Amino acid sequence: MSPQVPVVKFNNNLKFPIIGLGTWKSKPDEVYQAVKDAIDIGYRHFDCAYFYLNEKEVGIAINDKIKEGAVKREELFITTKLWNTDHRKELVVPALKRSLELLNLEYVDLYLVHWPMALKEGFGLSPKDENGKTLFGDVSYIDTWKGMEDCVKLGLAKSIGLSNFNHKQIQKIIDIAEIKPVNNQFECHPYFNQSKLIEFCFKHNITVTAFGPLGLPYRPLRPGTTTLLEDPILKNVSEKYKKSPAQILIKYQIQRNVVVIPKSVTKSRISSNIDIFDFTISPGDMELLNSLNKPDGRYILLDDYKEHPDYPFNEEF
Ligand SMILES: NC(=O)C1=CN([C@@H]2O[C@H](COP(=O)(O)OP(=O)(O)OC[C@H]3O[C@@H](n4cnc5c(N)ncnc54)[C@H](OP(=O)(O)O)[C@@H]3O)[C@@H](O)[C@H]2O)C=CC1
Ligand SMILES: O=C1CO[C@H](CO)[C@@H](O)[C@@H]1O
Repeated sequence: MSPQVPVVKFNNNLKFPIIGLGTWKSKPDEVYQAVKDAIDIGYRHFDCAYFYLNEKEVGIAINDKIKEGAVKREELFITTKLWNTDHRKELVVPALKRSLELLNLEYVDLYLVHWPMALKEGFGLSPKDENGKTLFGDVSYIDTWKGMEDCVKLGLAKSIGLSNFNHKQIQKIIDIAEIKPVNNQFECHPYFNQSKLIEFCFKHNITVTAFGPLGLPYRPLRPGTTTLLEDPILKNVSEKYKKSPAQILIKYQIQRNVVVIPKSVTKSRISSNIDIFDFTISPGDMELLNSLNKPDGRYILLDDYKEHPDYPFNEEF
């Protein structure tokens, strides 16, 4: 039976299922089956991006399931993201239309600015000079936000938000927004628990989505470290609740009222990752998980962008 997934409410009253399926690194042939399996299992929220180069296959899977009568469009919550080379205000609506065409949908539920940093337009997704240096753009994210607002006005996005913005950048958007951001998506797991940024977002009525909630286990390991999934303290908590380490990490976010988007293309994991509504982590064990936080716990650092004037990670949060 499909689990009943709780929802988080946006400041515009849209309901956001608290768990969704991530799709970064899901190969096009794998993601088609993964999305169909996820819908059968009970997922209603899918996290996509133009940058992931698999929106087309996600869209085919969604539309096949709708045609089959397994689910209705209005029961689904689809997020996608504006890539950094499309930050100029005039490019935002066309970029969303391109994603919608790939997804074969009339609207998305949430459209996010993927990063605050613009890249030079017209030279592919990762523009570089002849020495391999990333080519930055000079569009301010304030201008980009005006294009995002146009997406809502045209009915192409039900809501709009941010990703990888620090608190000062969020504040700048809040200060000029006609349509306020409803969400900020950023890296978040017990090794980098982001408590200050979460507190800031909640104070401003902005929901939070945790990416990399399993600690991005595919990343190259730093010498002398293990993956978060293999952390001995997490393993103890997992044994105590008779739930897998991944299930503990997902429930940890949900208990903080943080939306969580674990990625998997493995049916058994897609299923177990949402089988988390039959237990509660005690306040003491939530604290224990919080205590795993490390100053260098962030893994998605985007080294190539460090000299960009809008690089978000020079601020504490
Ligand atoms: N806004 C942004 O800038 C970013 C957004 N994201 C979004 O967040 C999503 C999630 O983050 P992501 O980087 O994928 O990392 P995750 O922390 O979700 O880890 C995904 C990895 O964990 C494996 N996995 C899944 N379930 C389990 C399990 N139960 N036990 C053990 N291993 C498991 C997956 O393998 P397998 O698939 O083989 O099962 C995959 O290799 C992305 O897919 C994307 O949608 C991610 C990065 C940046
Ligand atoms: O979602 C994402 C996946 O990873 C990329 C890094 O290579 C990021 O740019 C992006 O945020």
